[in-house]
Amino acid sequence: MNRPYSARDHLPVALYRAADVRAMDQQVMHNEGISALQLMGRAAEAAFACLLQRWPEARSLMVLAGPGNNGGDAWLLAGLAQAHGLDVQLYSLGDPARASSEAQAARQQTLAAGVTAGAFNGELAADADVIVDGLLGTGLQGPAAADYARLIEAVNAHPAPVLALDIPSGLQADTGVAAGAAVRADLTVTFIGVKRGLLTADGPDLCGELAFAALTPLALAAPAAGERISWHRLQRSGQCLPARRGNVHKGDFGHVLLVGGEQGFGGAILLAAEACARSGAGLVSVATRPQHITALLTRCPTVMAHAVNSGLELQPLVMRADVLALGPGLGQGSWGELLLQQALQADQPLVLDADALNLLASPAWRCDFAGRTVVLTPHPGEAARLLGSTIAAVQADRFAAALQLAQQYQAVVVLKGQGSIVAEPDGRLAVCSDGNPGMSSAGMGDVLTGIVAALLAQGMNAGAAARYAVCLHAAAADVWAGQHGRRGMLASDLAAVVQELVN
Ligand SMILES: NC(=O)C1=CN([C@@H]2O[C@H](COP(=O)(O)OP(=O)(O)OC[C@H]3O[C@@H](n4cnc5c(N)ncnc54)[C@H](O)[C@@H]3O)[C@@H](O)[C@H]2O)[C@H](O)CC1
Ligand SMILES: [K+]
Repeated sequence: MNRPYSARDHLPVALYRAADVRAMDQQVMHNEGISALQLMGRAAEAAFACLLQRWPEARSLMVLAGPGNNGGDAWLLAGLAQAHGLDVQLYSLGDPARASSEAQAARQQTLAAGVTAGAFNGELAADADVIVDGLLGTGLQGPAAADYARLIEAVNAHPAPVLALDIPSGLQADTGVAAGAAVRADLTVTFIGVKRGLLTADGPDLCGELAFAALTPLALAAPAAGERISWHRLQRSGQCLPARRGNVHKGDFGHVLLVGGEQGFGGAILLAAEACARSGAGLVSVATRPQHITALLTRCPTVMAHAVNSGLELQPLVMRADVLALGPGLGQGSWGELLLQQALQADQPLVLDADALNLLASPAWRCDFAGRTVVLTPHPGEAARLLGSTIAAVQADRFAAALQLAQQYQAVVVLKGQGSIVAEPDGRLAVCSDGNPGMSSAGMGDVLTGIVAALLAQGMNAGAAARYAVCLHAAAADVWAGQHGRRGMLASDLAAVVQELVN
């Protein structure tokens, strides 16, 4: 089953930092012998075309122009719209005298074309079919200043839909964080290169639909700061599970041992076991507390369930497994510690999640996994504990946090959350553009753990297994949300969809 495109599958794969896009701006101007004003004109034309395509009935625009080149784009778009017969109201903010020469030229050119500009006095005119946000782009430094924040709040309170030029104003391009007020756009048209922050943290919510305009036919050589991954892209690029041949044996698809399910947390290990089996692992064993065995076997009869009470009892099970996965409902008590200790002493590929990560975070467990195939799957809270930091610091730069963890533990790290990030010790970064807020419900992480383990058991390396699992998990959630809605989506809904997608 090939799930149809997700909303961002039309976007390029390469993701950039704002500074690299600015360098590419210069490269385009040099390669094509054009001025910044001309390049801004291309941006304005591209954005205006997207506006007319998305809102063909639009007759009146409210254009907000900041003092920089983002504002320059807005001024030129205002001129285009007026020439196209639309009514245009333009509010400019910031000191034009401090604007770049090209932004000033854009402003002069548009004023000369008869567009009138007003200053924002706290109220926005009520009648506008679309608002164009050209206040702040890649030049944003820190939270939007107070006068910008007031205007941004007024935009967000206005009934008209919003088209953001390049970046929703107030959103930090490299991290996807809105440190202060930020425009909530319905459509964002980003230019030259996709800024990586648009796909993670606050980016997806604030961008709305995301369109990309290259503004140049030339290939641009700039160091990418990450790659966009998605289920559809993995399928198209052949990074998927090999088709199942006839003469195979269940042992060919690996034996996973899942460990967890402390007293009262049986559901977590059950979710992981079902997802693992549904993702194609050949054999799934579960080591858990005795009281969960019945429920486990009822839900997943093919799973081999073992009651274990000590690391010693776990050892023979570890010996028989190809891949170990610990964490779902493991608890942080002595039972969990003994089992984690046993797993750390082994050398099979290993997935650590939830309480296994919380235990690993304490100084007594300090270790790294150099030379071993290991995938850690923290949410921001677990990542903060592992880094000895705070959730706010992790979320302030998710890329840096994921990369720091990957290098600290010499393991592949999946930093979960909106726009999950897969980081590898060699610096490779990927951001998943699938998924939806319905995934922020209990047990979703347990399902991901089971999927990662199953893919390792089927022969994928840690990076490929992590990228594939993240996209498969998110795509299953998108399929479910498309059929049943996001609210009330349960982790247990996903296993069956996962199985459909992997076939
Ligand atoms: N470079 C090019 O040829 C092209 C650029 N494009 C557009 O230009 C912007 C980047 O323009 P830049 O002038 O560098 O920055 P901004 O317009 O984003 O804003 C700078 C402007 O804003 C002020 N400012 C910065 N931080 C804050 C803040 N926290 N609060 C208030 N004001 C702030 C700063 O002082 C400057 O005056 C890019 O995004 C594109 O939209 C073209 O699209 C392509 C060619
Ligand atoms: K903007």
